[in-house]
Amino acid sequence: MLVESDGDPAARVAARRRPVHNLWRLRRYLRPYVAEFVWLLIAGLAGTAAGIAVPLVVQRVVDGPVARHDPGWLLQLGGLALLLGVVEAVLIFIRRWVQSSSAVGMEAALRADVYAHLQRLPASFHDRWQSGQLLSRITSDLSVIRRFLSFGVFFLVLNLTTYLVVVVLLIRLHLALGLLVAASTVPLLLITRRFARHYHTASRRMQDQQGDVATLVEETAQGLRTMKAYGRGPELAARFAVGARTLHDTGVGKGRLLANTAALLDLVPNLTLGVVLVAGAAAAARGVLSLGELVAFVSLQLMLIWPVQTLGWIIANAQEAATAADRVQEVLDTPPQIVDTPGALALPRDAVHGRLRFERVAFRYPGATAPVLREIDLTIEPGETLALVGATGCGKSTLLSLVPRLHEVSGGRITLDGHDLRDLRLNSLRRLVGVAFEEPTLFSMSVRENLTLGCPDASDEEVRAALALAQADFAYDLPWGLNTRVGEQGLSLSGGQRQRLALARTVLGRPALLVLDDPLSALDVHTEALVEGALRQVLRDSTALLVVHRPSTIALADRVALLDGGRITAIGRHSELLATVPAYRALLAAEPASAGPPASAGDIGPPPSVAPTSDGRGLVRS
Ligand SMILES: Nc1ncnc2c1ncn2[C@@H]1O[C@H](COP(=O)(O)OP(=O)(O)OP(=O)(O)O)[C@@H](O)[C@H]1O
Repeated sequence: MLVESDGDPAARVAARRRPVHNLWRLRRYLRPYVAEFVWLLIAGLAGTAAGIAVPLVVQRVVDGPVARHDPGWLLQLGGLALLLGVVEAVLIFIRRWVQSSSAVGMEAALRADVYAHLQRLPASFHDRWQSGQLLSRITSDLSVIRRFLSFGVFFLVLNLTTYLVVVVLLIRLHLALGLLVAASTVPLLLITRRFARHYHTASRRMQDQQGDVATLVEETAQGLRTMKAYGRGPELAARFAVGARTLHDTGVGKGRLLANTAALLDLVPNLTLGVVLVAGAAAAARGVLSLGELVAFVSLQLMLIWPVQTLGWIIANAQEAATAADRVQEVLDTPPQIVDTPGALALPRDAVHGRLRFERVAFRYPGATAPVLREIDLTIEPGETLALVGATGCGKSTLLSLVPRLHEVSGGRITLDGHDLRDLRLNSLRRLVGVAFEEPTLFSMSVRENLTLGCPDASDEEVRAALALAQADFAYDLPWGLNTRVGEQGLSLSGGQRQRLALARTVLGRPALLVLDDPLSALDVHTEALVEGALRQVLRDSTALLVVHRPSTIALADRVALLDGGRITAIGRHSELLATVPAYRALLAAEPASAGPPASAGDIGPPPSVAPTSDGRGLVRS
């Protein structure tokens, strides 16, 4: 069942599902370490056995050499007790040494899988999920799971075994007192059951709130400039304080729950110990129990205090791990919807002509009531450049995102040279399509790595050509040239520089199809003219779909399509639309640069005489 939680509390309620089952599902990450785990357990159990043997040796010492005032065996028994102590210490050391490496290995493998899965999930998933929630799942939740799978499970097995063995030994030493100790398990079970129930709810709440705080921090870090510019620091600080306070309160509540339970778990064995001491002393006085047996009984019983005390911690750890597993599985269980179909094709670049066709394409965002795009019929011929214009929010970027299949069409189909895009391999399609988004994202890596993101094998010459084409030669003048590491989102560069680098990245490898979202928006007039000239060259070789806002950029296009109300309402040459489509004229008139209509595209072609055609090639008016 697909359950999604995007940080919205209502969604989280739905997402609370089968935490223990989800934890169990992670057992495969333990598989490579099974042998190690078995050895660990053997070392742990042997260490515990050595520990348990000490009181039994002491019993022999008290009832033998001490009771009989005969030091004959004292040295041997004392030496044996000492040896057992040393063996126990060595085994504990070996266990801890082995434990740390396997634990980290498991966490790393799980983290790699979650990360890889996040990469496969579609844009719509990332639209809905808060990044802080994902961040907390891949960091703190995985650490919690690691702690449990490595330490929690181990101590659970070790402590339960110790408890059972010691109780059996106690019953064998003295039936009535032993049964009394065994009976004290009942209140322990009741206490732990109640604790587990309450702690589970608190853990889930706290882990979700950690995600909320991570989201707040991430948003603040990303929007630092805007926030400072608007003087919104205090408001955001107050919002953060509320989130942090809520997290703090949940943490305190959780801590108190654990403290109360730990106190009760302490009380039960200590009360039992008191009763045993009194009843045992009376039994020893009556001669029913030897002094050595009483000492051994009490020493063994003392060995139960640690496993019982740690029970609260282990259950808390198990609950946290179970909720963490639940949260991680929410991500892992989300199927990547945009995947290769069986038998998907890989088209070689040279075999692609670049005829892009939208056939009655419709698109609706998941969860939205109305479609953003409907009945889009559009054909872009090989080598042609089509500009998409429309009012803000009408769906231009959405339409572009359908080409590299960042979103999947909800109806109709898009074809490239007659192949439905869904029949092409995703990596092949994405190599054929060069995309530049409105917001040029650069990653925290070198300029070269940023440039070759989609084309890792690009040669220095190809990189140089792409940079020249995008008028981005400034990259060579950066302090370490192309090896200069640009900050997160390229913050150390200007908007125009980032846009030009993003453009160079897009044209690198000469993609068959170019999909550009307002490629000249962040450029000054001088650079715009240079980039426009360069773009004109690139566009000559590729089929291109451009979103443009400014009439000056429309000059790059052979034809223009007007998107209105989710439909293509007019398509044709700029001059034709300008002369015949009032909505187009009005739209351009609203643009700041509309005073001077472009010379090239605007002045070409006759007035509207082109009749509408079914394939969208002619002039279509609504
Ligand atoms: N991830 C999303 N989930 C849900 N709705 C979205 C999402 N992205 C965009 N929308 C909605 O889809 C509509 C079209 O958005 P889109 O970004 O495609 O418009 P646009 O024409 O490119 O706008 P602009 O010119 O301002 O860039 C808008 O109403 C927007 O609110």
